[in-house]
Amino acid sequence: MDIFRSMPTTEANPQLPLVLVSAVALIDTDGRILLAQRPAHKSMGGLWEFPGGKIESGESPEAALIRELQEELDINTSESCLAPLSFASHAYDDFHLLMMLFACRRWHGRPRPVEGGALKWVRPNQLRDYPMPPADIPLIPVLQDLL
Ligand SMILES: Nc1nc2c([nH]c(=O)n2[C@@H]2O[C@H](COP(=O)(O)OP(=O)(O)OP(=O)(O)O)[C@@H](O)[C@H]2O)c(=O)[nH]1
Ligand SMILES: [Mg+2]
Repeated sequence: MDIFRSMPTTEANPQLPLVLVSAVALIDTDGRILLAQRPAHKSMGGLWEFPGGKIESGESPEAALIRELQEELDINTSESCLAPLSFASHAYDDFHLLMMLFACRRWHGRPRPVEGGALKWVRPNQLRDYPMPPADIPLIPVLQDLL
């Protein structure tokens, strides 16, 4: 008997393409986290997110994140400074997001918003004051526990 057939479900539509993303909680010496406001012209523009982006074919999650941090924030870090922290799995209307979240406390350079938008160092207990994409909401308590 298929016991799952009659159960209400919030499961993702298996036909949605899976989009793999690497993102980072950049943590400063005061325990604040860097949030980036998505540029207005992008999907979910204006929302606050963890810097990062899509993993390209043939790229490791760490290599993708190191590249994205150079492109988006003009900072450099290395694989040894990236610690796996958590992940987000969320069905958007047209794709299913699987986003790996790394923690990083060591980098070179001062983050600047290369692609526009704003940057903000935020205390863990103030993360909820910044509207974030729905996929990110379950990551907030993970960060609050960590810091
Ligand atoms: N970077 C990032 N993307 C997120 C977060 N939460 C979330 O739902 N996403 C979604 O993940 C997807 C990929 O992220 P992205 O737009 O940063 O990808 P990207 O840097 O490669 O940009 P591009 O595709 O314009 O070149 C987007 O649909 C974005 O909305 C988050 O916290 N950080
Ligand atoms: Mg991005």
